[in-house]
Amino acid sequence: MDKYIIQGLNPLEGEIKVGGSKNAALPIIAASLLADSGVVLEDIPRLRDVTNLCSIIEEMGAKVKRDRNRIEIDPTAVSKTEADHELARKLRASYYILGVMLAKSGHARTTLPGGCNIGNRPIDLHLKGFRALGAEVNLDHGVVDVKADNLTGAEIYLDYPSVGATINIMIAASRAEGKTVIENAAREPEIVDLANFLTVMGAKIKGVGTDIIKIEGVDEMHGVEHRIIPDRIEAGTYMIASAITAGDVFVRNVLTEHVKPLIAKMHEMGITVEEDIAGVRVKASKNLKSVDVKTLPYPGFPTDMQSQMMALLTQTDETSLIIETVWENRFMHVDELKRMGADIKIDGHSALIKPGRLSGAEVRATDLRAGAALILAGLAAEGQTEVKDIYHVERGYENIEKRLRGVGASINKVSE
Ligand SMILES: CC(=O)N[C@H]1[C@@H](OP(=O)(O)OP(=O)(O)OC[C@H]2O[C@@H](n3ccc(=O)[nH]c3=O)[C@H](O)[C@@H]2O)O[C@H](CO)[C@@H](O)[C@@H]1O
Ligand SMILES: C=C(OP(=O)(O)O)C(=O)O
Repeated sequence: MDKYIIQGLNPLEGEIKVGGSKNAALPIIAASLLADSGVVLEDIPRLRDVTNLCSIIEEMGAKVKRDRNRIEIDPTAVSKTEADHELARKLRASYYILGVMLAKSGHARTTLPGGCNIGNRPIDLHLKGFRALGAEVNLDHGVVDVKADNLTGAEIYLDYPSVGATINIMIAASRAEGKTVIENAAREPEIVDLANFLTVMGAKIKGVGTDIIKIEGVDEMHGVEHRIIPDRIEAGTYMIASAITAGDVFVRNVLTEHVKPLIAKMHEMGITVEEDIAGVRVKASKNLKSVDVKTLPYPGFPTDMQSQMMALLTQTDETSLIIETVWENRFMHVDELKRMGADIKIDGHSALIKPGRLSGAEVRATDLRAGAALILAGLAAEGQTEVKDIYHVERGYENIEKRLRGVGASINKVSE
């Protein structure tokens, strides 16, 4: 088992380049199966989730060629409509196979997906969408089976703007007969990137980025080349790495529009954030003001930045409050941060963070962003921090230790 060893208190300086977005790359890789010829994807991050999804589609018959951050997918020989259950359990995004294969072949089957253990993660809204499009849906002993002779456009209202449900329904509807309207749709940038990709392939989609998406089904989709958008959560994590060490780091390859909620909070905290066409420069002193944060669907403050923000809020002048509204079990990093000396109290969906010095300790990444928060805390702690169970971190960050070392952090990956 690998772990990270971090020696804290080095102010970070220099430049870090952010890679392509995990949560945009995954649905786009899955949706490539809809093309009638080859697809080329650039800026695909080299992550465990990507490797597992590629293995799933290869096992279904796709030919996949990976060369660094480029992937070529030839979906013409895809014959299976079922995703390998062992692999599908390793990531959340395996459930996009449902929408894709339902649209392509009228049948799809997979086990309930994996992903971070951050709360109850039902897929009822995905299934409601498939049913509305005319599919027969069976969920039995954790295995989902969806089938339809024909998919027909429908009006679908989502009770919550779910990212995954919006994506799955948008993909299925892109090949349905007639028009589909998704109301209360999620507005995340990753959904916009997927819609742009599908549109170049031949889909007819309007309204992405708003809460009403309209899709006119088409019969054919062709192979295209597409570059994945930069990862806004990876960018935010490195922005916090600079701030938490009172550093001065230029984070390159950031669409600043996508990190506005974090930039706004950083301004409130007294951190200097200079926005540039190529990225953001984050420069901080040791005197940070406390702030309150509430996670919300985009364009609100992202839940995927909550744990990293909590690490930063341990280093302010007064008590801060975080309210987590998206996932009911996303405070698992709190006990680990406490091992490092943090003073945090949880009350239901709220966490009260009192400022104080952090000191190095042995901690465990309980999920992907929890792991990122512990690395950040380690950078600000006195002494040595060991972060274990880093396979969670590797689901979402490509070479995080190398990137942080490049700006002066003392962090090494070692095998236990
Ligand atoms: C692979 C990927 O892109 N993962 C992201 C995606 O997860 P994911 O797509 O799973 O998250 P959703 O937006 O679907 O979930 C948000 C909320 O909706 C609820 N819900 C969801 C679906 C459903 O059918 N029924 C239901 O009740 C969930 O329990 C949760 O409370 O968006 C989350 C919210 O920004 C992020 O934290 C994840 O990093
Ligand atoms: C929760 C996350 O991922 P997943 O939905 O893949 O578990 C995340 O990226 O923070």
